[in-house]
Amino acid sequence: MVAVDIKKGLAGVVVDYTAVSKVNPDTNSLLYRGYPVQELAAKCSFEEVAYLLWNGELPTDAELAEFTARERSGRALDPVVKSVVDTLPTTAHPMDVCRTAASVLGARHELAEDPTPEANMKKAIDLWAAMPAVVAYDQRRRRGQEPVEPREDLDYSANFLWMTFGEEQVPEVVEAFNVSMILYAEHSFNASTFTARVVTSTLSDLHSAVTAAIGALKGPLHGGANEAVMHTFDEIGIRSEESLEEAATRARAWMEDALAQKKKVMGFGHRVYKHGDSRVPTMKAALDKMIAHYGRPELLGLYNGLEQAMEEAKAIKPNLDYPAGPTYHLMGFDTQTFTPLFVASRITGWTAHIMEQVASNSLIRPLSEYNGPEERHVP
Ligand SMILES: CC(=O)SCCNC(=O)CCNC(=O)[C@H](O)C(C)(C)COP(=O)(O)OP(=O)(O)OC[C@H]1O[C@@H](n2cnc3c(N)ncnc32)[C@H](O)[C@@H]1OP(=O)(O)O
Ligand SMILES: O=C([O-])CC(=O)C(=O)O
Repeated sequence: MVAVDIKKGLAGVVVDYTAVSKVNPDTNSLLYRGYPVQELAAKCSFEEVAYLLWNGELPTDAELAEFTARERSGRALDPVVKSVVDTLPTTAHPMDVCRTAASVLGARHELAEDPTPEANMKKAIDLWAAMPAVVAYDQRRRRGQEPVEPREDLDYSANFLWMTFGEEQVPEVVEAFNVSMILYAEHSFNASTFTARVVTSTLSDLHSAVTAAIGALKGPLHGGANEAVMHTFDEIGIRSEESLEEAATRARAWMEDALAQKKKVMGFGHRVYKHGDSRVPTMKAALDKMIAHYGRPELLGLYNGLEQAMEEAKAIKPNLDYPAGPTYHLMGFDTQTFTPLFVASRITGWTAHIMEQVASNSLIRPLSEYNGPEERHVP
């Protein structure tokens, strides 16, 4: 038998071009359409970044005004989505609710089967505008709270927090949330984006591709890691009376024990970055601000303790989900809502890739090497 070079997990395989983003693990950088993500996070709104990902250029003032008006007019919770979500048990994972909502929104969209660039752009903007209401409503219904209507006088991030908590948040919190949305928006051919491109490559529709991508994002090796990070913190135990140093000591011991048992600790490691995730310093700075704002140094202790023990034992660095998880926790999101927040952001990147795939399509269909039984016959 001729040995076949199997590319398990497609690791290291370049399958296509993309102009949406560039992940460079050597320089530890990430560019969206050429712009460093750190600059975008410091200077732009999430709306501007969404526009950039879809159109290739940052908007002019007039373009931004028109674009934000479109987003604001699409924020209301779709009544059919609401009634479908209401039939789902509150034991269903919020990611299942997101996936179902994306599917329902697709089935109800007047351009569902229209693959033209104009229709796909409209569907992308509509889905992006609609998802915060779904995420916010789902968290509220689990808490037995009434839904909160969107506010057109607030930007995307402020309105998302408003619909979730029914209270306006202070600018520092809105800013940290905006940063997280920008950092989560896009990351080249990650598993969920690749899933979206595979579905698109069969000439299926945009909502089908996003629905499949949500399924791929749910797993803890991908987007589900931000939720899993919080489970780790909970397992170690969050003790508000504890000092930073005490919390760090307990976290270190927990990590040493986990690694001795050969456990994978979510929030660490990355398929592409091997010297640290380009987005972590920016997200960590946002987390530091939230820790100071909410006065919760013990969370920094847990964060530092786990990171240091992992560095010493295996030199594996945190990925974006590591600082994002505790940031969302401090803001008041339920742990199971963390990955839906990632969905709300990544709709921008997924749909930018879907449109790129449509524009230059080739059916994605790799080969496999058969290693089952030799040919045999039914007696
Ligand atoms: C936004 C995002 O999606 S970022 C990714 C979020 N995912 C996570 O945080 C899940 C935890 N991390 C992981 O499982 C991995 O690092 C992945 C899946 C992200 C990338 O993995 P791969 O590139 O396939 O590397 P692989 O899983 O083979 O790991 C290589 C080695 O590092 C170890 N390793 C990698 N990540 C971790 C981790 N988080 N905890 C413990 N060990 C780890 C592996 O056990 C393996 O060790 P070995 O060679 O002794 O067997
Ligand atoms: O690129 C990846 O494999 C995962 C990731 O960080 C992301 O999707 O943001």
